[in-house]
Amino acid sequence: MLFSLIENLERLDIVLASVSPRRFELLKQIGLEFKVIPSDFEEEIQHQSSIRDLVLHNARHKGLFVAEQNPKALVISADTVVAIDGQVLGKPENEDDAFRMLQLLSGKTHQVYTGVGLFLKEYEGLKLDTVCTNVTFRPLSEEEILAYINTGEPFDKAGAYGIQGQGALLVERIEGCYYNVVGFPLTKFFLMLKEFMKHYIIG
Ligand SMILES: Cc1cn([C@H]2C[C@H](O)[C@@H](COP(=O)(O)OP(=O)(O)OP(=O)(O)O)O2)c(=O)[nH]c1=O
Repeated sequence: MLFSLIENLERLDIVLASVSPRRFELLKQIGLEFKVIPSDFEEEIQHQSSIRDLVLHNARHKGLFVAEQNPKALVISADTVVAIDGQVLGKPENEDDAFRMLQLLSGKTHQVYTGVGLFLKEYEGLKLDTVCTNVTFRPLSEEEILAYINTGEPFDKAGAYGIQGQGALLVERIEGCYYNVVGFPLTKFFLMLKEFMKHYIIG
């Protein structure tokens, strides 16, 4: 397992501060042992100074909330949004909102941003970073958009689609990390964790 190469990691309890089933599955896929403690932080969707700052802000506060209560644990957080022409798309509120989002994305390239946070409160440890992937949708007919909404997939997902599900059929190409689109950029996370753990000698 690649995590065995990271010194001291086995000494820490690892906590995922997220209710996202995708993040849970992705961290399982790479062999990490962790538990889930949801964060009560209400994420924002309004712009900070940039979209990167927005996902960093949300990842920071989601993680801090859980880190405060679990100071000895390594806490992991993330936040994903979709952006098109400078407009941020979070999760759709209802069917009309999902329709509006999918129409905006149809036939165009958009960006998926994820902010990732690592926290070790006991040592005042904090690391944050972002990843961006370009995703291009093929042109979609109204009929296709409605049929896709009927699958129920859009409702808990930023931008109203899931590339890992039937939403795969909407996508023409992607440029960058696939796992970032699903909600957790695995390679970036591994590199961040390696760097983060260099600073701590856990007794
Ligand atoms: C674009 C896209 C997003 N998503 C999902 C990933 C995230 O779960 C969700 C974005 O919402 P987030 O607010 O990032 O995460 P969440 O509310 O699901 O979980 P938590 O706040 O507890 O961490 O959209 C997909 O599953 N597939 C996709 O293709």
